[in-house]
Amino acid sequence: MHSIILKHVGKVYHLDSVEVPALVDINLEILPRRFTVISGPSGSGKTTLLNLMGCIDRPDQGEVIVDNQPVHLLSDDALSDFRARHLGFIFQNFNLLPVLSAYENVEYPLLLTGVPAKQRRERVLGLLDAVGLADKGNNRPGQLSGGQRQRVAIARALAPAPMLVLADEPTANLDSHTGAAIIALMRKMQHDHDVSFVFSSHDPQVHAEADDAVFLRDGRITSIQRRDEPGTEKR
Ligand SMILES: Nc1ncnc2c1ncn2[C@@H]1O[C@H](COP(=O)(O)OP(=O)(O)OP(=O)(O)O)[C@@H](O)[C@H]1O
Repeated sequence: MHSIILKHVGKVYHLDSVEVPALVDINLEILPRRFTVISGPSGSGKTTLLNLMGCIDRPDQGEVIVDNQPVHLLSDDALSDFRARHLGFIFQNFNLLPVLSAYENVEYPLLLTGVPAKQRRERVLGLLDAVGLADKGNNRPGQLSGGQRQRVAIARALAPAPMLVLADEPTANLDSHTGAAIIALMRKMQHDHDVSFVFSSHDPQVHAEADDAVFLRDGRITSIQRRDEPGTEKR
């Protein structure tokens, strides 16, 4: 896994005739195998930034390079394929499929990428075990607690062995105790699976755990702090 690099990235939304500049001249390198948090006030552009890194959306200006791949140049089909194979997503509302069991939710991305049945089973059982849900595979999301749902979502995000997991406010709908357990689990999974994690969060618990922190305000980066590095980049 290489870095994620954003060069002079801009994104504007159009609301009727009004232009809403969501991101302005973003220059950022997300380092591989690190736990990076993106924070900033409501409306500062966190979700927009994650969506660009996650190939869910495209920039209006600039370049987004994920693992040496200039993803802003990919066709829609190539972008979907890249997303399915290389990226995992965790959402604040869990976004599990309600009619599928926990097992089937984790298996779903592996069906999309054509992983053979035996490997799928091993992978899903291994991940459910790793997130502490070995005995809940048959439960549907409605039969699980919020923390358990987010554990399923973590297992699902890691199922295709992504190089990068993106998490949009992953602890926002959890109480602080459950949120802390989820952060600890994500930290462990990040380490065990040798993957990069990028979060958006207001949660101080997430900040305390992060290797790197990127602060946004009004669509611009105001500061980047990297743990274990001598200086702090200020802008
Ligand atoms: N689909 C959209 N259409 C128009 N404007 C949008 C759209 N999505 C986001 N915006 C605007 O873009 C800006 C950045 O929004 P974004 O959701 O990225 O911020 P955020 O930091 O994630 O906010 P929050 O913490 O409230 O989730 C805001 O001004 C928002 O109103």
